[in-house]
Amino acid sequence: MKSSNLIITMGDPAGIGPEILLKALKDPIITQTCHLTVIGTRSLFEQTYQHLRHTGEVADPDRFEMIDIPLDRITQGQIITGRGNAASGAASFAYLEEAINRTLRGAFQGIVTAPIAKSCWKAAGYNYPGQTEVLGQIAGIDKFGMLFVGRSPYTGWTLRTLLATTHIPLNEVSAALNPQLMSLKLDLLINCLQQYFNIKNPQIVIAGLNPHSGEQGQLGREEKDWLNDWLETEQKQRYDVKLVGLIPPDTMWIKPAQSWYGNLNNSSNKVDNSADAYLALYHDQGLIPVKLMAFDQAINTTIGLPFIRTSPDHGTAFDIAGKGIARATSMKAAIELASELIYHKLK
Ligand SMILES: NC(=O)C1=CN([C@@H]2O[C@H](COP(=O)(O)OP(=O)(O)OC[C@H]3O[C@@H](n4cnc5c(N)ncnc54)[C@H](O)[C@@H]3O)[C@@H](O)[C@H]2O)C=CC1
Ligand SMILES: NCC(=O)COP(=O)(O)O
Repeated sequence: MKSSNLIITMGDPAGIGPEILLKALKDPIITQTCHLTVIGTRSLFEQTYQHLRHTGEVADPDRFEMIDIPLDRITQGQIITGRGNAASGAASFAYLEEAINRTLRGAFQGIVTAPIAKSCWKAAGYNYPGQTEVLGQIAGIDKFGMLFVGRSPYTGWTLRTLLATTHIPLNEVSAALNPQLMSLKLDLLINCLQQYFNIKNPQIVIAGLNPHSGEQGQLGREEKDWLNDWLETEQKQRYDVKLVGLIPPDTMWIKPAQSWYGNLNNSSNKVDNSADAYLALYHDQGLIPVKLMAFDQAINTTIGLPFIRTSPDHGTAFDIAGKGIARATSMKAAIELASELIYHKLK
């Protein structure tokens, strides 16, 4: 039985979005388990299909349901595989906007987004740091979070990393962090773990900001000035959750890496010492380890929205677009996770 009803956006048509989507839709495991509708420009999907059909790895666009967003002749002529620009940015924005509006009207339970390029959106006049913020804005939600989820192919362990701040310059991170923001992100994470992952008493590890978590203020003051107090207060108030931290950011990822790869010295290959989730304070603190361990397998999911949203963890990969070598693993995982989260939401 098809348990979930999802809409999938094409992403930036100059990137690998069309290719990974056609590859995912070729996989019967994906198409048999959920009801999928694609939103994008049919003629561009057909171009990708004709270009790659000899590989036998892509689905025929005539075989799946599609909401066609046609482009005028001039715009379509400006879309060049491998070169994102204002035209491809405008197209990818239109697909996302329409997908969100239809989902809010109740036509779908969740959205899976193929990658877009923020710079192409900007060139097209849409100045957003990412799809996450557009989803939040159109849905009318200001409390949302960017969570990355990856299941280890070696041990089956699941890595979950929430970012406290997302797409902001590094030199704005310290000013953006404060106790209110940290509590908001922690709330979102705990609710998500309890409601969607069925983890009633989660253990969550929280990173420090500075080298060695500030080394008593010698290498940075945020921990000493307020982060340690914030954590202590949170732990006192939350009886059902175990908070661990502030862990120095460089050592925080040792245990998750062991759980991801397995303990090479242990014949059972199983390591049980890792937490249910990790709260990283800024984009690269969380995503360098996620991508080192789980690149093009992990999933980016927006938590706090009134519907489910997932996306691959990678970007538009303009450098390989059109070459037929893009892997659809993260796109498939994004579709599977969206279905799982919908199942848990309905329970
Ligand atoms: N969810 C989204 O919409 C995301 C969008 N982006 C956007 O993507 C654009 C390009 O970003 P980059 O930093 O270059 O990251 P990227 O993830 O697009 O590419 C990084 C490297 O990984 C390779 N790669 C990526 N996905 C792959 C796949 N499925 N199979 C095989 N190889 C793959 C690329 O060829 C490249 O060498 C940026 O404009 C960024 O804003 C980046 C991350 C997520
Ligand atoms: N680095 C993660 C990323 O770029 C995802 O952004 P979004 O478009 O999903 O907001």
